[in-house]
Amino acid sequence: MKKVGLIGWRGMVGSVLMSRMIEENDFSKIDPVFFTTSQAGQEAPKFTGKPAGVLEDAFNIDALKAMDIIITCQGGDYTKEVYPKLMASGWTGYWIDAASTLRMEDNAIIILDPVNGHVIDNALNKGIKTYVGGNCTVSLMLMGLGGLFANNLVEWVSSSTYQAASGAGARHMRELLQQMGALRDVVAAELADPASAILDIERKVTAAMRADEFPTSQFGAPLAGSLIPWIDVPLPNGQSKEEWKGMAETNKILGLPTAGIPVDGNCVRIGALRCHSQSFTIKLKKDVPLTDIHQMLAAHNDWVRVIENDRAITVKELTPATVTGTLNVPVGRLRKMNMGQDFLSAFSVGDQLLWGAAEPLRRMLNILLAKA
Ligand SMILES: NC(=O)C1=CN([C@@H]2O[C@H](COP(=O)(O)OP(=O)(O)OC[C@H]3O[C@@H](n4cnc5c(N)ncnc54)[C@H](OP(=O)(O)O)[C@@H]3O)[C@@H](O)[C@H]2O)C=CC1
Ligand SMILES: N[C@@H](CC(=O)OP(=O)(O)O)C(=O)O
Repeated sequence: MKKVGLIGWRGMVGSVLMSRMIEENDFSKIDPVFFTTSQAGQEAPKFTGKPAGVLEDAFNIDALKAMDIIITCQGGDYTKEVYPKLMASGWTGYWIDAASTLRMEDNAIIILDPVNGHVIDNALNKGIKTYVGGNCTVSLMLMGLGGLFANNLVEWVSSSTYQAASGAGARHMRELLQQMGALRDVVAAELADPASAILDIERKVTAAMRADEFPTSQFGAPLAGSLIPWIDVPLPNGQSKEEWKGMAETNKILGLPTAGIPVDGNCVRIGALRCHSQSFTIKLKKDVPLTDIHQMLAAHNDWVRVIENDRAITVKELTPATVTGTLNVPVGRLRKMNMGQDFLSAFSVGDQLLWGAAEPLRRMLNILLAKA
């Protein structure tokens, strides 16, 4: 059995990965070794039901070198520090990573096998050993719209994202909920009184949101009852880095040149917990009937769900409330736009901790195990 080193397993992304690996019985196929950056020597988790020894030091290059495969969800700083040292030590195992650090390196492949299984296969045949999960909005866009890309129908895509707090990390999710609670608490008495005036309630809520004591240490701004139209650091061209990833990663995942298919838009943080939603304007290369588009989208992979452009079905099926915790990627609001028959509107929702982070990693592990 392959020795698989697991780093970052108790973090938010790592916990989702562990629960998916348990659900899919992945632990029965590997000899797991659990690493930590802070708790070396403590008892390892018993995900397999059996004792797994003690936690190894995640900075110990000799211990890491003993692994056939390493999966890390520990974050970019860890990757930056450890990956070069491990490579310099002559390690020849496979490195599977959730962090963005290595994504655009020439010797790294961005993994999303339902979309780019052929790119992964080619890379494995060439002996490439570094496999990195994609940005969550990019992976979820490609899972949803994969049928259009696979049929070479996309001239360009403009997207507006509605990204959940989880994308920023566990502490941000807590802050969002604290903000929600604080806004509710400040008008609890008025809400209990059906005769109270709604604009008085709104004024108190807005004042609370703007007050110095409102909890904003993580987001730097109110998110509950508001939104934040900026994610990640600014770039010189006016994009945020999250917006830049849209085009750079999409084309790399698809195995196209960097300038292959233009993708651009605004990335916005909203008060959802762990589902990213996206609204797309897609310029098609030609006018394709909507029924054909439905078929292409639905046939692309086992997780995409085409949602009829019907109000009742849409508000039931195409929401973070429905999709959270599932691997489904519903795509709806499909219609041709006023700009012309080759302009398609679409809206998708997906759990950013599953297809957006953990799932491509465990699937890559299984691809490697099947190949061995
Ligand atoms: N959040 C997201 O949506 C996405 C994140 N990623 C990548 O994954 C990385 C990890 O993200 P995320 O899982 O959100 O990070 P977390 O902060 O949840 O976990 C990272 C590490 O923090 C340490 N830690 C310290 N205290 C605790 C605690 N009380 N509970 C759990 N862990 C603790 C753990 O390391 P140790 O056991 O060694 O102490 C853990 O592995 C990111 O930096 C990013 O590179 C990728 C895609 C999406
Ligand atoms: N930046 C994403 C989450 C993320 O971790 O992205 P990346 O894996 O590209 O760093 C968000 O905030 O929603």
